Amino acid sequence: MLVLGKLLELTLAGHEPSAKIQLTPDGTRLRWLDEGALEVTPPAARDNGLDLLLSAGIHGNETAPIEMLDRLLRGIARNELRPAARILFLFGNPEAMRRGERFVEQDINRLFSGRHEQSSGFEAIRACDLEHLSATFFGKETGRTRLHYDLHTAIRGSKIEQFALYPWQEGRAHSRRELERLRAAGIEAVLLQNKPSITFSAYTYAQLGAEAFTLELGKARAFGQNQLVNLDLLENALQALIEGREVVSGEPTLDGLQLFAVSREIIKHSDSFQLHLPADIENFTELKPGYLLAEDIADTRWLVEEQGARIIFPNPRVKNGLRAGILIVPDDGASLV
Ligand SMILES: O=C(O)CCC(=O)N[C@@H](CCC(=O)O)C(=O)O
Ligand SMILES: [Zn+2]
Repeated sequence: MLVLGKLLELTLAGHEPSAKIQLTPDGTRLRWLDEGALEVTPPAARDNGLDLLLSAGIHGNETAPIEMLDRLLRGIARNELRPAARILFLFGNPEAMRRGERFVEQDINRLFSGRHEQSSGFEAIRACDLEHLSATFFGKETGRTRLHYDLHTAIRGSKIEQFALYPWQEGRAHSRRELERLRAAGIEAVLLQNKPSITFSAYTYAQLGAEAFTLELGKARAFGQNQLVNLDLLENALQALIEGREVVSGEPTLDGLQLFAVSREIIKHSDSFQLHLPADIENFTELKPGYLLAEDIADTRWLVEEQGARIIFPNPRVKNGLRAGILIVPDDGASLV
């Protein structure tokens, strides 16, 4: 197999390949750009106009999607998968991947959309590099389709195993068509954001005009221990997307897809922050109105008021100033276009 198809192996070994460009027998070009970054270009005659950014390892211990991207890239390098799309494969935080940790100094997924400029350290530098790699990949050309899936797994178990977070931008509506595509790929729920964010998918959505999603695909486990994370539907959907075989027929349907909106983000303001939830609580657990969810400095109290509220990503260990959980509520999808 072509050496560049082993991007994951090269990345984990911290090895820069001597040959930066390789061609598969059918003329697909693989180009190594940087640590954990590789561009795939189909032969011009097969290019269908889709620019597809696939990222994983933004959190280094979320290995199931990293392994899936490795399988897809190896399939391309072996000439088994024949791309019609341009693709950028990115492993977000190589050093955290090598250590098997979410991050080393700070969460890289809180450093996008310019946040890295107010910070320092290699995760800030890497966030800046990832922005440049993505911006260069999508380029200035109009008339092409831009799509980004940033693939993650969650710290805790979840009542809804596979779900997406859809970023927000002023004046831009969320797309039913994209949600239908996600539904077909096994995604069971989508959280529609309603304010700007500093995550990677929020950057490519708002700054680069891509359709972009964070996908949560199960519980985070170490390399080689992902037997319980079933990515078959998503992997098949991505293979079809890469090869331009995707066929979505008839009227878009969202049947079976649960939609949620953000009601409130719980922000940890101080070291006095206390989250009143069991340590093993699952994502999407319902919380009744009147429940005292959290307390913080200066008698701040987070009381549940919303009907049908659920909690996702509760985490009292985040740094002060960051999100320690999201309260979400069911959404009827009326704003989708
Ligand atoms: O399980 C958790 O608590 C966090 C899982 C995770 O890493 N989620 C992403 C979501 C990104 C987004 O809001 O689009 C994150 O927190 O970075
Ligand atoms: Zn993550």
